Amino acid sequence: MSKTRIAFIGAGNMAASLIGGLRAKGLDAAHIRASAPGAETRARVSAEHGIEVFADNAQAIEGADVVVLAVKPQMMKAVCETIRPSLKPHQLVVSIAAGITCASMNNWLGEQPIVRCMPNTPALLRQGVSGLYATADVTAEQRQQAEELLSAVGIALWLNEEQQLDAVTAVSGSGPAYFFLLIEAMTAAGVKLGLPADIAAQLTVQTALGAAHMAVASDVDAAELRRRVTSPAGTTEAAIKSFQAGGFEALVEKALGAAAHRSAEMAEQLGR
Ligand SMILES: NC(=O)C1=CN([C@@H]2O[C@H](COP(=O)(O)OP(=O)(O)OC[C@H]3O[C@@H](n4cnc5c(N)ncnc54)[C@H](O)[C@@H]3O)[C@@H](O)[C@H]2O)C=CC1
Ligand SMILES: O=C(O)[C@@H]1CCC=N1
Repeated sequence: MSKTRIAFIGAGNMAASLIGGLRAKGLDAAHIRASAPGAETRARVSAEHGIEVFADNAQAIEGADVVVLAVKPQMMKAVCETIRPSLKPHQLVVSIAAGITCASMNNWLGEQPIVRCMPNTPALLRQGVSGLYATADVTAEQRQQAEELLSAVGIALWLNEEQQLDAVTAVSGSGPAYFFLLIEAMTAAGVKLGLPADIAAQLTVQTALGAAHMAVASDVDAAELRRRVTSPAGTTEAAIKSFQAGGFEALVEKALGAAAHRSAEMAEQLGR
């Protein structure tokens, strides 16, 4: 990784977290470039990370080993077209866009080694998790480069089937928002039960953090951890029974199904 040259197309939230992670891992700023149409975005990312920035995407990818496409899915086709004439066959393209398939990218870019990934926003704190899928053209060295890129901001997990990225998007890509929704709902319920809002918020957030740490550190699964909190005929049992009577598990399954379906639908709509 120390010699890898990486160009980011798009310099928003996700690109900035990846750049921050790479810099923290010791990648030289001279090995990282980024392009974005907005002068303010370019000035911010350049000031924060000391990297060279470009308004022209084609210029940004010159000499790069890895080209990271970090723009919104709706922009992917147009962005691919801006780099296609200058892209070299050996340059690895890494896409983090939700719902854009390797086949679409190959249509827009020509045959090119591609790694398609789905990271998530805790990457901002280097606490992210990503699913990665590589096309057959990707070499072992390029797989390593992609893995090092995503591991700079958290855990990187390889998948054998591209379609599984729809499920990754549903579980971990969108996942932080589900936990935030639960935090919002628990805080509001705490307030309804008589707590001051700031106390309810602190109790909720620290409980989420503590539970996540326990789930990571424990050698037993989440179901067992839950059983250990749940005393027979106690308060937790009352709450869990109420969740389950309301169809909690089925609702979660339905919600994640909707996210995965939307990911596949975006591939269909935006992939042409
Ligand atoms: N936000 C999230 O939770 C996650 C987002 N993603 C994916 O990451 C990608 C980027 O998302 P964010 O960083 O959140 O978006 P963002 O809106 O913060 O950043 C997008 C960047 O693209 C740049 N851009 C727009 N048009 C461009 C063009 N023609 N050429 C070059 N750059 C251009 C913008 O200036 C901006 O810097 C999306 O495809 C999204 O699906 C993936 C996982 C999680
Ligand atoms: O909501 C979205 O479409 C993106 C992809 C995963 C998280 N945010």
